[in-house]
Amino acid sequence: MNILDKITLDKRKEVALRKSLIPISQLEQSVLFERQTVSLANNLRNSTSGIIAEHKRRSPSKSIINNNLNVQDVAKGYENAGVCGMSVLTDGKYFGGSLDDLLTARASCNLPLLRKEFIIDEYQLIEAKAYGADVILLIAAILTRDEIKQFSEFAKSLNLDVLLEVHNEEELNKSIMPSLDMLGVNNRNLKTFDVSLETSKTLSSLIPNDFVKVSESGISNIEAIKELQPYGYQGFLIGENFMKTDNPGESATEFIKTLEQ
Ligand SMILES: O=P(O)(O)OC[C@@H](O)[C@@H](O)c1c[nH]c2ccccc12
Repeated sequence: MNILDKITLDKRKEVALRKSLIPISQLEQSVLFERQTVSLANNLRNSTSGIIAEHKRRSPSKSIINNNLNVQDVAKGYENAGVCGMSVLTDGKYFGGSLDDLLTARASCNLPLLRKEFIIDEYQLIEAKAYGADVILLIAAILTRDEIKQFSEFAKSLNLDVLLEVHNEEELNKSIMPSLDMLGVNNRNLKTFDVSLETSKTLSSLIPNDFVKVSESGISNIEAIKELQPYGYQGFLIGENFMKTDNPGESATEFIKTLEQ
């Protein structure tokens, strides 16, 4: 079994448990359910840098990235840096994140927040909304076309933006549909952890122009962004490069300053 299969299997158990503990009706009572969401896709369209900065404590590929930060500081730092949005890992077992991290980020900044999660059930979209997300991630590698359609349409009904993540042509072909806002190409193969920016370059021409193109993972310098921009990418999802430093907000500030020079 590859790591993605393992994560998904655990996620199904976790979601079943959560569902039995907290009914949807209770989630819907969150004041955040009434909050006006902010569109990450719009922010990216109107930005020259297009940075989406991630909060990530650890990952199965890198183990610990940074355990000494608090979400408040990271969120405020990213906002001050002028990023277009923040991604918050909410998976606990493999990434050391939580829904509480999302809630704390929500309380600390006004950026559009992406719930970075392995979504396999509509219930998780209601959670995302209740904990202050503006955007959800759908990973094509773990979903059927019917599920992508069902989840993305449901997300839109909650006023959430949808970022659909692919890693190859087959995943891309099965996923294209009008209920998506952003198409993300993950440069990291989630089954093997191999990283290559070539993945973004190869797939770019196959993504219709009505979607905002986002390149994800393994972006560690300005050169990578300059390399990807000519391929039509307007969004760049960066985690480790900022999170491995003592002050991710400051790192993002420097990064964006240099990028926009
Ligand atoms: O830390 P990096 O290499 O900059 O990557 C960030 C982000 O792209 C990565 O965390 C990610 C992309 N897709 C995912 C799906 C699940 C978990 C994590 C991810």
